[in-house]
Amino acid sequence: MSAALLSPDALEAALRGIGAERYHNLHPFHRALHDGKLNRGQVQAWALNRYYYQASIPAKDASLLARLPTAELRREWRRRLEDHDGDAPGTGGVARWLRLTDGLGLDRAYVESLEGLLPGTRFAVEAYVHFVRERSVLEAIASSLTELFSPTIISERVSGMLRNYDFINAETLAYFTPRLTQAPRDSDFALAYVKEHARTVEQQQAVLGALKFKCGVLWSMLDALDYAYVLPGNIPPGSFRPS
Ligand SMILES: O=C(O)c1cc(C(=O)O)c2c(n1)C(=O)C(=O)c1cc(C(=O)O)[nH]c1-2
Repeated sequence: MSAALLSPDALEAALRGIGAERYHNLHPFHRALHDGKLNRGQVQAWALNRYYYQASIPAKDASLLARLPTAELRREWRRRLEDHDGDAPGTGGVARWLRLTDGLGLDRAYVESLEGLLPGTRFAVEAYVHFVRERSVLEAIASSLTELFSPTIISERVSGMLRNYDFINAETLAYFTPRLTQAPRDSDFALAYVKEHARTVEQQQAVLGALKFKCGVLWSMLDALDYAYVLPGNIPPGSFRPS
């Protein structure tokens, strides 16, 4: 069946429907993380692997920034780089993520070296960076729209982890506090852009496909963690081993 042209609001509803069905808040590893079902080593593995996602976000945003056609768009997108990289050493989201891995007792140089990453994490994150580099600007912007759904998962994560783990405190989870205002600001802009610029059936299908792809990136990162750190005996050679 061929797809119909959607009104901007119907396109938004279809995008939100993809999130409701596919966002990583529905993944069993995410549920286990929040519900206090993981041990410290498993939470360390999550933070160490997720570091690569955080550290790659500004690189993907820089490659998109370079392709944006107007100063207005570039100014908007530039803020994302500032949010993640900060404006001085030790500031910004990536530095705050390292405070989380510090708080969990991981060696900073080891985390930053990426040596302990799961292969599945590496492939998923690199697929996202390549997607943004290679696809149209419209698809690249649409692929950031998972952030529409992140404030809910972040609130659940922070309250669940604080309640359930004695090795976690508000200081170690400080990464997430600014995201609660940054993510809605960023995703409101991206959503308005997509609603305005996806005008043909092909463009609308490409936008929906980009969001499905991105949900798959986040889902497969959790699949990799679940397989390696929940089922016994499955940690790949060379990947992080909790002590
Ligand atoms: O905690 C989360 O579950 C979560 C999800 C996402 C997301 O949905 O992509 C991002 C973040 N956090 C995040 O912290 C972040 O900086 C971020 C940037 C982006 C993006 O695609 O540009 N997604 C996300």
